Amino acid sequence: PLPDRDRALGPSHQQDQSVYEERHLRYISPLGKGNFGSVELCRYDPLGDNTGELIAVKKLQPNKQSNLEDFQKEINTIRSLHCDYIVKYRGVCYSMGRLSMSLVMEYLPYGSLIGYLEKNRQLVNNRRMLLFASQICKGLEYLQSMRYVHRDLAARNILVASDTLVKIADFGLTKIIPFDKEYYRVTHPGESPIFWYAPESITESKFSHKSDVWSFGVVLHELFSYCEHNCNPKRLYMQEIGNDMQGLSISMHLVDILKDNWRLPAPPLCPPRIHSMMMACWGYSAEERPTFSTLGDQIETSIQD
Ligand SMILES: N#CCCn1cc(-c2nc(Nc3ccc(C4CCNCC4)cc3)nc3c2CCN3)cn1
Repeated sequence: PLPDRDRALGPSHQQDQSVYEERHLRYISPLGKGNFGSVELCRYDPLGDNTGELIAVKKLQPNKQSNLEDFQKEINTIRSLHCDYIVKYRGVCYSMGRLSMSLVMEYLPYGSLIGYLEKNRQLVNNRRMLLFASQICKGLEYLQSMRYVHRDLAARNILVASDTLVKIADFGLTKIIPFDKEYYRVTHPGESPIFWYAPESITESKFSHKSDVWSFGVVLHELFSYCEHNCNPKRLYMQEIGNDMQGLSISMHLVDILKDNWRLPAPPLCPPRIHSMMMACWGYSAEERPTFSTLGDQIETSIQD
């Protein structure tokens, strides 16, 4: 536990806090579910006078098959990331006795992009959408520079810090590309978000920066669909695949229609340039897809116009 002199530190030191004592954590409300755990809003209130900071605390789901090792990898990943467009690590909280630990992160008051767009649809015009897209793209460019592949890019994992700032979150599935390879092969696909996956991720469990580019294209589709429920990717794909699930699994049907060059339809009122960017991200073979820096430039150009 922190020595007494550290307890009354000013706000600046609080930011550098890296070990949070469970006894000063005040649970407030649930925020959501991520990979391997649930996230709660807490106030860290060592002075006990409700002046402490609000934080987002991700607890390891003890009953889930996920283990402490995966959680520790997620913590190490987010701790190593320093980027304005990636949710910030604050520290860890060890729960004595229960041998478990929690990940403490900055609290983003507006929640996930899905809820935000549904609630603030009239507030968000194309320019604002393009600003969010360019921020996500910059966050992904940074991740790529650190040789990380996110593997779970989706609007549900993009959080809104303010009306003009979004951040990438949930690094539970993130992997580091080995230095001598271009991709990461997953052994345990687990519960895969296949409707955000590139074809090679579905058929060969191969993940690379280019598979993150494919998923970024699906996030663009969600953005410009305002995350409307009746045009979410899973619903649109399932409509196309049809409900005749004869034999072949859903993922094989999905890969078949992608091979036949079927793609998610342009969202209503989506600017043609953005639709062509999505289509580029959805090149069947990985090398056809653009890089995040090319996408970033194209988005910047669209914002200037
Ligand atoms: N990503 C991912 C999947 C896991 N996950 C992460 C968070 C998370 N949420 C927030 N903030 C947050 C969340 C929801 C609301 C409301 C929305 C309306 N309804 C009531 C709740 C408000 C603010 N801040 C965070 C995090 C992680 C780091 N900082 C939530 N789920």
